Amino acid sequence: MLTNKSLPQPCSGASADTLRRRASVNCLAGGERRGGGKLVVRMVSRPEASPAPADGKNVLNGSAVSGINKLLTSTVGKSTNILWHDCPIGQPERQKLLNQKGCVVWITGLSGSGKSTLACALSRELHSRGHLTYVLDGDNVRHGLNKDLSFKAEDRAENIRRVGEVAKLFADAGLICITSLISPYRSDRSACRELLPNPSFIEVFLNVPLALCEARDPKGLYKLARAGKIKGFTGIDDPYEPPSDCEIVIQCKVGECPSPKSMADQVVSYLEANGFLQN
Ligand SMILES: Nc1ncnc2c1ncn2[C@@H]1O[C@H](COP(=O)(O)OS(=O)(=O)O)[C@@H](OP(=O)(O)O)[C@H]1O
Ligand SMILES: Nc1ncnc2c1ncn2[C@@H]1O[C@H](COP(=O)(O)OP(=O)(O)O)[C@@H](O)[C@H]1O
Repeated sequence: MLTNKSLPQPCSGASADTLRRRASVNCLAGGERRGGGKLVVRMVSRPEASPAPADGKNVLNGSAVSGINKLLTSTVGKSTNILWHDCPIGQPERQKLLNQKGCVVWITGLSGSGKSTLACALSRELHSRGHLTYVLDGDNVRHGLNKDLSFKAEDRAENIRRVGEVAKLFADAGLICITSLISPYRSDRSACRELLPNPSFIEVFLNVPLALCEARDPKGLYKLARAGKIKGFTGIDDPYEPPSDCEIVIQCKVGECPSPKSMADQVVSYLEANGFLQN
């Protein structure tokens, strides 16, 4: 939901309204920007911009410049001179249409822990209740958007960063976006959490012992990893860092695993209790 908190924060005296109309920037303080971007105030002639005040000057940031509009452009990563453009139909309007609140349900766990199973069961359950969802599955995303990435740590980080950004867009679209990735590193998951306003990032840990995942081994990958035929396999010779403070833990033990439907129900109850299934 677009709240005052999630609105671009004025950073050098410009009113929130001016920023909303002309340029949205994510200023934290004193020109510092989220994502390490740099804010640049660029002066450009822009006759089509909002009409000048009665005195014929355009005013922004408390200064007056005759015949010139000041636009706030940014440098974000390698993108220079970029300007955020807002549309009149935003997240609140889309959420109203869908009667739900956009959010990201981030499922993490070992390979074979049941992430895809839960993602699909949850999507089915929410769909049957009239809610719009979209599943971003690690395996699937690696077939397209992320096919250039391997399983070394920096590529996993990039995999998760991209999925986090896409999930953020789906949440902004008003959807309940369900992600299903191993996402083994705490820092990568928390970077994705930071992309969304609190409490719209809901981390679900499928806490399934390695022994059970390995016994399931539906793709035969653990067997290959144990035989040394796959290097850097999570849980075998690559780390998995369990969440220390997530919203939902689904506990599975050998012989005591909740059914896919009851795992999904646990998440649905959370979404319901926290107001995501209405607007
Ligand atoms: N080295 C290694 N380690 C872990 N997993 C591997 C590896 N190589 C291939 N696979 C298969 O890729 C699936 C995991 O992809 P993810 O994008 O979810 O991984 S990650 O979040 O980037 O760590 C994972 O799918 P799931 O079993 O659904 O988790 C595996 O099928
Ligand atoms: N709650 C569950 N109870 C029993 N079996 C499950 C459960 N969840 C998943 N499975 C089974 O475990 C295997 C791995 O599930 P999957 O969803 O593919 O895991 P992941 O996406 O984490 O690799 C599949 O064979 C699936 O049918």
